[in-house]
Amino acid sequence: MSNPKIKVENLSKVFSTEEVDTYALADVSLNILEGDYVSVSGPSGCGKSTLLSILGLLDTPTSGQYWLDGIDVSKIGLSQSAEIRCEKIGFVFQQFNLIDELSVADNIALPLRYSRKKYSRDEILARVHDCLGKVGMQNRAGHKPNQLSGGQQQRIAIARALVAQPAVLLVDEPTGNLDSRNGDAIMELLGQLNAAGTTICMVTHDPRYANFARTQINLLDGKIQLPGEGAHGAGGGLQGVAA
Ligand SMILES: Nc1ncnc2c1ncn2[C@@H]1O[C@H](COP(=O)(O)OP(=O)(O)OP(=O)(O)O)[C@@H](O)[C@H]1O
Repeated sequence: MSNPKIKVENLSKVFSTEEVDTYALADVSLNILEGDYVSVSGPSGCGKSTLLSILGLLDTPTSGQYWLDGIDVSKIGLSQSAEIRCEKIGFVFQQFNLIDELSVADNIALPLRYSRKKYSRDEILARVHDCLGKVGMQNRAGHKPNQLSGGQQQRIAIARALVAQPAVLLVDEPTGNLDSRNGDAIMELLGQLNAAGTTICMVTHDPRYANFARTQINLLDGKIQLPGEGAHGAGGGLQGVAA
């Protein structure tokens, strides 16, 4: 582990209405180093999805700074952020979001076909094959997603997230649609991918799965809880009445 793949400083996100400002994130600073595996946990509403959306360039912070793979992405425009997102971020969601009309191989190839970089047919085939191998699904390339189990579909979604060789894999409740046996298998797979060098940041509400990560972050009321801090130690009261 060496370079920060993700570095955020004093990140805040405020959702404002006429009546109230909600601090979904308040002064969050963190580094995710190359090769790290970070879990983000905490109670419902603590800011986990907001943090992952900002890290994934799907949303922008209200204030603070964010460097993704060394690039200052705090103040970039929408089109540049879409480009950087495609190149640097692999997403895995609770829903597998596969396209039923396409084969497994074509689903995995999608990020390469939509990339601004031009990939040759041979390179796409090689990368798809490599990613199928990484998730143990080499013998399913020609299947359609609806011919696969939920656990297998999540493996394909992970392969698709890896195919553009992103700087970071952002994973949101990857076991949410799976029974515990398949959920455990997906967690094993993420552990193997990390051992092979993939940098992972995963949101999970399940403490058992948070334990798979090397670094565990707990959020409470939009703030990172330091080790030993109790429910009252992280400075609650984050809902302020707008002026
Ligand atoms: N678009 C929005 N407008 C207003 N408030 C929002 C919006 N999105 C999130 N919030 C608020 O920000 C806070 C953090 O929400 P977030 O969805 O990040 O929490 P979470 O930890 O992911 O919750 P869960 O585990 O239930 O998914 C919550 O208080 C939520 O109500």
